[in-house]
Amino acid sequence: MSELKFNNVSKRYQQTGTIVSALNGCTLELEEGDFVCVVGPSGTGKTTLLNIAAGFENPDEGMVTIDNEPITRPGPDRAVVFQAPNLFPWLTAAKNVEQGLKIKGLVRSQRKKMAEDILHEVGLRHALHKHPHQLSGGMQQRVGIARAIVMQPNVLLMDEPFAALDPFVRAEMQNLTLKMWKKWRTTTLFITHSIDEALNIGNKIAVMRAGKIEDLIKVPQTSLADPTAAARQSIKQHIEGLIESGVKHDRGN
Ligand SMILES: Nc1ncnc2c1ncn2[C@@H]1O[C@H](COP(=O)(O)OP(=O)(O)OP(=O)(O)O)[C@@H](O)[C@H]1O
Repeated sequence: MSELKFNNVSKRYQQTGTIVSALNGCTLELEEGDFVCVVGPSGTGKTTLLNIAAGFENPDEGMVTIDNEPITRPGPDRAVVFQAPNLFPWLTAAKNVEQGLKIKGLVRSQRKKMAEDILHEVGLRHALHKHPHQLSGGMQQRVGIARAIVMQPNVLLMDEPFAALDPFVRAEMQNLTLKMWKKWRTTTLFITHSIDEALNIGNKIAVMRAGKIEDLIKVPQTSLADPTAAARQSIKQHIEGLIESGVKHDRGN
């Protein structure tokens, strides 16, 4: 478990002659063991935030740190799960999970045991030796999550990992993610377009608007049990209000 901090981060991109400000003095703190879901309108900088935490991009201004160490490049302390699981098609599920462990230098017997254990944990006991094309989208994403978690990262970065899944599978994956987080308490940054998804799995929700975090809301754990609970409904309305007013503001209404 680690702290992940974004301190006044700005990032601009050049787009056919104009400068686009993706992040605009963005500050966000994930405490050890936090599961922070980031929601916000399209194009508001959510993926840019995650890419900088992953070390795929560097900020123009400000700093991102893990346990006060600046992030400048990708590293083994972070694992990323994308919308597309991007498995190696020629390798079995177990071998896909073993790849990162191989790079870490673990011997074959250790890698095999760890890959099998984690695949059991994500409900893929029966699919260890199957190739990606023999797995459903949800199963492939389970392998993607297993591959990330087996590395025991200090920080897990998830960019809309369930957006391509049907609602039933998506709910299953949310439950699985929650189960894994309760077990390992890995500090997690999770991007989603769905406020309901954020309410289902986050212990905090960061609302992003125009390249900044507008609000960081604690989610009471009781809200999970009942989707109609008043606390959950009022948080949802608050977030919808923030997003709606931001969209109007950005349109100049
Ligand atoms: N590599 C890039 N080159 C140029 N512009 C970029 C690049 N990456 C992001 N942008 C721009 O930065 C802004 C923020 O993009 P970003 O993908 O971070 O937003 P987002 O909130 O994740 O959007 P979405 O919800 O649609 O995925 C957008 O205007 C986008 O076009």
